[in-house]
Amino acid sequence: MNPSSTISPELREWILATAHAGHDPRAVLELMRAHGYGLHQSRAIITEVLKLPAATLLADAAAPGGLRAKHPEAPLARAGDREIRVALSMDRPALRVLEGLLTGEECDELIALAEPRLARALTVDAAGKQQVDQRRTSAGMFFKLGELPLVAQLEQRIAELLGIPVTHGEGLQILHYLPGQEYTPHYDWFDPEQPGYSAVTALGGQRIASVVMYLNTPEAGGGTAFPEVGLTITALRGSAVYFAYEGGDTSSLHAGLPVLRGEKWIATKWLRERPY
Ligand SMILES: O=C(O)CCC(=O)C(=O)O
Ligand SMILES: [Fe+2]
Repeated sequence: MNPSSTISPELREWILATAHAGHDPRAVLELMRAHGYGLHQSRAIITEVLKLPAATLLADAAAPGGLRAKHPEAPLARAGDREIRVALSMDRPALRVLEGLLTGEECDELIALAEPRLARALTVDAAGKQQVDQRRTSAGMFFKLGELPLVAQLEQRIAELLGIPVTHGEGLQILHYLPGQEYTPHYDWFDPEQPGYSAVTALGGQRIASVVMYLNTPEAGGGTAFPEVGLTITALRGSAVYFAYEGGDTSSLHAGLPVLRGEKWIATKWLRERPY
């Protein structure tokens, strides 16, 4: 949406007057929400009218007391037993490419442990129910938190890297894609305007960040695309893409591109603002 084309002069004037009366942008947002405007729409309109940086109303939007991840800093980030190369950094979405997050052997071991347990991957619908979904054609499985020594070690590594306790993580998900399979563009955070929102966030609150780890290198295709910013991360065995989206950053829209040749294996870790 281009907000400038849809803001009525009355609304523009009301926002300016409310802000000049001493209400901070977050209070203006709450007032707009109370009058029935959508969250994303309100954010876009307020940042436009008040000439604020687009991220202003995202930064502090997490629930009070909710944790935020610390973005790994280039060139090298230490995580427990490993030194990880931060090969690319982006501000919006907050994103890092992490080389060497896993060893090749760890990748192989995760694939071998997951393979016998694969089932068609599901998505969560608007009402909070799990469902088979044409947008997500891969097969997958979840490990329970700390289920195996390797899983626990990886969870500890991610926790140290991002400054988020292991308890804030959902169980590690493994996904397997064959040629033609993909995950179409989506957000990993839950939309507060969807009816199932309170159900999916009752435990752990909102998701705040994702780590997608590549367990193999597909022969062709299968990268992770961020269409809002025109970025595609190459799926390379042992490396990962980390991205954060506190407050529902719409620039974090992303997709698992279709595998063209070979196969693709990933492990995904989703982090919550509170213990999960
Ligand atoms: O397959 C990918 O590259 C992305 C996976 C993804 O977006 C997810 O698991 O939430
Ligand atoms: Fe995703």
